[in-house]
Amino acid sequence: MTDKTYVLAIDQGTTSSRAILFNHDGEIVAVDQKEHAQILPRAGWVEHDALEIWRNTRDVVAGVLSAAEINRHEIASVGITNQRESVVVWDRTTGEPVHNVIVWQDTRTQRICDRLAASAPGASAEAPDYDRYKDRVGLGLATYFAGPKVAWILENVEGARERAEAGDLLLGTMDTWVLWNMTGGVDGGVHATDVTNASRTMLMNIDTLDWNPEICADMGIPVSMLPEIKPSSGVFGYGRKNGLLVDTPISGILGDQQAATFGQACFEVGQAKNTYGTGCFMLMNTGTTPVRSANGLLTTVAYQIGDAPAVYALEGSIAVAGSLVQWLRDNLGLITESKDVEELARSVEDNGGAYFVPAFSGLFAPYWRPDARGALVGLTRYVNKGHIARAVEEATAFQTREVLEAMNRDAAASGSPGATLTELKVDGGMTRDELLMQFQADQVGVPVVRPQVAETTALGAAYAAGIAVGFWSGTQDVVDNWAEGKRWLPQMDLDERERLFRNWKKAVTRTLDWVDEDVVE
Ligand SMILES: Nc1ncnc2c1ncn2[C@@H]1O[C@H](COP(=O)(O)OP(=O)(O)O)[C@@H](O)[C@H]1O
Ligand SMILES: O=P(O)(O)OC[C@H](O)CO
Repeated sequence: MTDKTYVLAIDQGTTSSRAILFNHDGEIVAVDQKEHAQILPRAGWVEHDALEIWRNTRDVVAGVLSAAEINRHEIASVGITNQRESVVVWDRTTGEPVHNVIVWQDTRTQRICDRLAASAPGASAEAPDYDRYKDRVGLGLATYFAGPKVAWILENVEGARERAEAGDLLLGTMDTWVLWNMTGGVDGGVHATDVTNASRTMLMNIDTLDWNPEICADMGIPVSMLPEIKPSSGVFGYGRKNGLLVDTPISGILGDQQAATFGQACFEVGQAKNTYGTGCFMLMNTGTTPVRSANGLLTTVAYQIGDAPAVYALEGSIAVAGSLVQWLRDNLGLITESKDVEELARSVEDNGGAYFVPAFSGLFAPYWRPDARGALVGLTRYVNKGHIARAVEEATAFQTREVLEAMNRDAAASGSPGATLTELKVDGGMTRDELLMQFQADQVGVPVVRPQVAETTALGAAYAAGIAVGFWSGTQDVVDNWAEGKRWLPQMDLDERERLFRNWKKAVTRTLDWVDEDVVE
């Protein structure tokens, strides 16, 4: 135990950066948040300005300290959590990015993935092997992951490959970018990442937790660009001179979905959470051995505390969830705020036969179909905007059910003790939508449980950082502080539940094989 009062979490998310101050009971004391621009240069491309993200991070740290009227002396440590897979490449001597951040949703690397799949041993363009690295890294080749995004930058930004080979460039996921800047940037910034973020690059061996030089070579990525891989909970570095957090330890880093898993206290094998944010991500703790999925899920690192063995998870990643609500708001103008979707959906009894498959970036888990594109099907003259709002909400619940069923199948096959989920812990912005949560319980057929502190992502990063410096004694504190907020029980008639799900599956088939050849470059 230290004499400090708070732990600070920085949550560098897809749409905004937040700083949240927690007390010893894991309660929120103050929050500051700032959105950054979504740069969409062409269909399928999504970028962020890394310098804007760093500016916003500094601003929200200043904002939260000012809101709480405290200074760094009261902060035991800082945890960082982040949108995963999004990656930036920058010059180590100037700190200038050579290109915007390429965001996890961006699909420009499809051709690079196709090329790597076609050149796998024994494969060809006609018989590509998208799983060529799966045994080593736990992931199939997909535009989602960071490695191919770095390959794209090195292949497309003039002079980048030469500068990378000369050792002048560094790469990092957003945790690494924030950490490097917070710890001094060009003046000795720490270039490191944690095992959870590294497990999303396709470049880290999932068993040894080391970078894999052969895969780096296949993608043309010099190993000199890579950050050091460290445990999630442990000291990474200290706040830079002249910064507001000078000398404050930065002692926790977790990718945001892993942080939510930690904050939801999923420390036992078989425990799982589902986070409903921009996308939707379900992670199930599978213990200290990685479990390979036969059902379209990812094998990923859940967390590693100090020198203890890493704990793994199976993950079902859904690319579009809350962002479909935003699309309804921003692209169709059917609502003015995200929260209005619930009222609009409640204006009708049911979906009126409409199903919305939001395959905006292709379909992620459990399908992994880059050739899919979004579809709104089942339309008749009867369908109105209320039905469309319902179809938007139901899309997230149906996708979650598909992922959960895949997870149960994988867990059962692995002989894991928690083979079938008996309840689903949920969090994230979209869980404020009670209609969705009820429909979710109806679809998965088990209780859906939301904790009192819904900011589990930031909380998880705070816990990882606090445990490393003795502010909390260990994961039991996380378990003790976790408290149930609200529970939804399945109510729907079984036949109706299955009828809806069958229609959803049919709707999914209508989105496949849409893109013959993705337009890139
Ligand atoms: N009351 C609500 N009903 C439905 N969706 C909501 C509601 N509030 C927020 N959302 C959606 O949740 C997402 C924001 O959740 P959040 O957890 O902050 O996401 P992220 O961390 O991905 O930025 C947005 O996409 C938004 O559209
Ligand atoms: O920023 P979020 O909450 O949408 O999370 C993004 C995920 O980490 C992408 O894998």
